[in-house]
Amino acid sequence: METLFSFSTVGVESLHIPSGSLPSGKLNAPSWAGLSSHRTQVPHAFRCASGVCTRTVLIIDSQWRLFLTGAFLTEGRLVARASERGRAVCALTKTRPSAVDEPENLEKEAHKYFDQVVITARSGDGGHGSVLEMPGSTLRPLPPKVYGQRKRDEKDKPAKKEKKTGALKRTSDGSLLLPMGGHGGDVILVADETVDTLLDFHKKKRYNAKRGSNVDASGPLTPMLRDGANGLTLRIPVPVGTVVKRKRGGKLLADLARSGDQVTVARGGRGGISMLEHPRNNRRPLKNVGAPIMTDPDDKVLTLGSTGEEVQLELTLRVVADVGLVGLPNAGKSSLLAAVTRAKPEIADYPFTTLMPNLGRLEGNKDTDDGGFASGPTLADLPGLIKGAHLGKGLGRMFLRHLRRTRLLIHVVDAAAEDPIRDYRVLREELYFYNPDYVSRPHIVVLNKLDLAQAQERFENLRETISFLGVNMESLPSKDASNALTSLEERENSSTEPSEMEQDDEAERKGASKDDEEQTVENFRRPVSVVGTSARQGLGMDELLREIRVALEKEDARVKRKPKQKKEPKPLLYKAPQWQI
Ligand SMILES: Nc1nc2c(ncn2[C@@H]2O[C@H](COP(=O)(O)OP(=O)(O)OP(=O)(O)O)[C@@H](O)[C@H]2O)c(=O)[nH]1
Repeated sequence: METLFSFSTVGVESLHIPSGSLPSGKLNAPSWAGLSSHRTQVPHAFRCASGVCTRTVLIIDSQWRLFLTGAFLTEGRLVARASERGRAVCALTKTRPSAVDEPENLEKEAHKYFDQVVITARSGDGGHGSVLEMPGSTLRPLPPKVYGQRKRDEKDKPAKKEKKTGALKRTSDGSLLLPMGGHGGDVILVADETVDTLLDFHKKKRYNAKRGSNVDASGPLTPMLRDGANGLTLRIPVPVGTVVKRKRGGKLLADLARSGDQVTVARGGRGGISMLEHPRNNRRPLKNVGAPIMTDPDDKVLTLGSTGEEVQLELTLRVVADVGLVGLPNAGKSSLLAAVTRAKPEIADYPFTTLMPNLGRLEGNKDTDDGGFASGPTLADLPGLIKGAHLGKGLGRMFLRHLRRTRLLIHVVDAAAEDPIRDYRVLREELYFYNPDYVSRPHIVVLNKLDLAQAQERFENLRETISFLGVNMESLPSKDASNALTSLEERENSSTEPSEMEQDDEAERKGASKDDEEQTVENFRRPVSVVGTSARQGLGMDELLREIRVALEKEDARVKRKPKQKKEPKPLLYKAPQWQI
């Protein structure tokens, strides 16, 4: 077991990394984790007990660089050693060889993501009804009857004045309306533009809606009696692009792709109904009263409100962007995003600087108030891909699913790298193995770092080679081209949203089948264009923007041309309540 470095934890609440244990600049701590610098003591953000990191987790890439993040993905392993004077000494140990060099060692890893969370939501219980008396009746037992006596007594006594209480509430058919307990509050998830992360759900995982109020009365039924108040609906804001599934069975409930989209995930319990109790000397079957009363041997149970439902939900955030920037680590994706949009992603000369997708917007219609920045297409810069990403290597699968909603992909290739063509192939193959649909989408190849002499020399050759690598969709007979794009078309024309999403999920879970392993870049779609840029010096940006716009317009036109299948109306599924009245 090779020990790379060690550090000590003080108690279980803080982590101190001794100075010199890590080269400067190699520790990347996202601001949301509450970590500012690797040289400072880090309070509350890190827990390490018995070698298990319970809150902030380490990501170690193949080059032994350490990152603190909320994701649960490791290539190395952190183990706790014997404690000295109350201090647990932890060591980072290498557990398996790097996946980049030895692809045959690739195997599936368990992983969880910071943009995926399981929460529990519970709707409110219904409020209880009440057992009421018929107005003007007494429930006290009558005195024993003495014939002749009672009539005489009644004659002597002055007639009792009956309190005027007004008419009792009745339904249109004349039945008595009895007060009901309030309904429990529903739980609704709403896509909200002001929320941009699922991080808060990692801190609070349980959401309960309020219960309905009881019918707060007993005694005779009067027109003054009111229904119990309904429990307030609990509206939980989630980021736009959140996919909501049931934890058990994985049933897709909703894809909240637009701001304001909402889904009711748990319905509140129904309020309990009230019962009428009749004077003993005047018992009639309850059903004759005509009130909505459920008859049951145990009447009182039926005045209780029904309980709310509890559901476990899996929330997954999928970035909503028109264009996805993909490339190997350090290719210059974040620099490119910063050069063409107003986004300010972190840029540094070590891989995996980007741990969460960064979003930026291209300039759109300049006539709008914001100078066009709200109407243009959105670009998402995703963390770097490495070989084996589709199996979860590096930050792999963690972000590949964010490409799902993109209409255009930009492949950023470092033209000054050792072998840019090999990098491009790796990129295409990783996309294909993750979801074969990704390589049938239109894509632009950006050969970056053209300010470097080495890149400039190769540029023309690289452009030539990459431009012709793959199947030319335009030259195919229209039938073949449409076959090649079936998965994309099917997605667009699918009549029901859930099954379409489920199909995509299935495709991503399985990836390309084993039989398809022979597939290479030559069989995938050819780039729509190859552009040379220098993100650092701002070279080639106009050409790139032009190409993006043209490609998006073409894609929009293609989708519009395709006649959409008519959606069949869903059958009305209404089930009448099964009560006996
Ligand atoms: N010379 C030169 N360097 C560049 C250019 N674009 C980016 N770089 C440098 O390349 C390094 C990586 O840039 P990033 O933009 O962080 O690369 P990335 O692809 O987002 O990296 P990851 O976040 O690891 O995926 C930085 O040091 C940049 O300054 C360029 O056009 N020319």
